[in-house]
Amino acid sequence: MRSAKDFFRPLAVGAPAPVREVPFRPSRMIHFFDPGNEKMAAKVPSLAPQVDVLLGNLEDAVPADRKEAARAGLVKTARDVDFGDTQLWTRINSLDSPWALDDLLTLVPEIGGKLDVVMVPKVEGAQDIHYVDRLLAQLEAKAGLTRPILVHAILETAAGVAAVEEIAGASPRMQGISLGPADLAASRRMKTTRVGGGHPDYLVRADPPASGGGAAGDGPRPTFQQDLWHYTIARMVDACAAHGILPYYGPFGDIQDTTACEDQFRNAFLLGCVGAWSLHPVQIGIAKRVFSPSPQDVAWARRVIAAMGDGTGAVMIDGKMQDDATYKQCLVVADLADALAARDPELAAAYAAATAGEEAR
Ligand SMILES: CCC(=O)SCCNC(=O)CCNC(=O)[C@H](O)C(C)(C)COP(=O)(O)OP(=O)(O)OC[C@H]1O[C@@H](n2cnc3c(N)ncnc32)[C@H](O)[C@@H]1OP(=O)(O)O
Ligand SMILES: O=CC(=O)O
Ligand SMILES: [Mg+2]
Repeated sequence: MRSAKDFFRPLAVGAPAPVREVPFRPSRMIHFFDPGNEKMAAKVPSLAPQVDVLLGNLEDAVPADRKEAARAGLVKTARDVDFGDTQLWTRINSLDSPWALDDLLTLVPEIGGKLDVVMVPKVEGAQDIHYVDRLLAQLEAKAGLTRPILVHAILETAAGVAAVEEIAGASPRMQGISLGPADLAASRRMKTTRVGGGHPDYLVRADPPASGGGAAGDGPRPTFQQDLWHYTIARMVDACAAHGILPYYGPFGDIQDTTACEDQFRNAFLLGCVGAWSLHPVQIGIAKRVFSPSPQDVAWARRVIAAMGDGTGAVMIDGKMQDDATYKQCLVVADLADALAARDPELAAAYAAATAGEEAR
């Protein structure tokens, strides 16, 4: 392990200084596209203003015989498209694949100045982040980059979950972590065949109704579906928060089931995630809606903050006690709203209108 004194030292002579804090840039949806798929790549210029992050995917979902085409497509897209304020990320191939090294050796010199974040799949421990960290530093130095490329890990192996805290704190480059429910299910030998979301068989059942003498009777016993991902998302959120990096829900594979997608995204939002992946254009609007706090919540948060003055003590608002802790919760909501409003004029107007309504009450 690096000494605390060395943690922020560049890992190669001439590499840019590591960031001391992960910059918070809206990333409600990380929109995946296959840069080697001409139809998808053609949509990137019109998608750029609609999404917070565009991710050129080189790993799973890109056929093995199209890996080079995807890499070349990403270089072309990065050069040709004006992304404005939208971030450009890539997901490289996994570190045990024949393509990962060439992904980095090509992308950093060719388009390193445009790449904000490299997503690393199937991370098993801090050693994987250390490998990418040093390699990026060498390549950045060689390419003369002045801004460090950040790293995002996918939590999708049992070993990775067991080591999630050390992964989150492995490098100042760590920007965030996404849950990868599909590979994680396989790695854990879960008996599911879906990409994220719930499963109707993962349930608890109510006790049998008592019969006259107190023994179990024969009446109906309602069942309640449980959340397969609660434990992992909560653990990931804690690891990320403890290390000042950002947690995300990953993919939801049932593209047509927009309702269940929205539910999955909202659970992740409420638990602390800042965004999710969109795999298809139909999921972009869902993520935008879910990962932006509602105007009502923002108006309420601003009201509590105003009433709490310096943020200490206790006040009553509409019958509810507010104190230092609720003030901090409200700051989370209001600060997120401010960051999103700065990027999204429609949202800014909705927040302003709701706040004015709350103040007029
Ligand atoms: C599970 C673990 C993981 O690793 S998840 C991450 C890896 N998977 C991915 O990145 C999948 C990305 N998405 C896709 O490949 C496609 O959306 C899939 C799911 C195959 C559906 O494609 P398709 O059958 O063409 O859908 P569609 O006919 O409804 O498409 C309508 C038009 O939209 C386009 N489109 C589709 N997806 C995207 C996308 N992600 N980004 C940009 N454009 C997309 C289609 O090409 C289609 O275009 P057009 O109207 O024919 O010109
Ligand atoms: O890469 C994502 C996953 O769910 O696997
Ligand atoms: Mg995966």
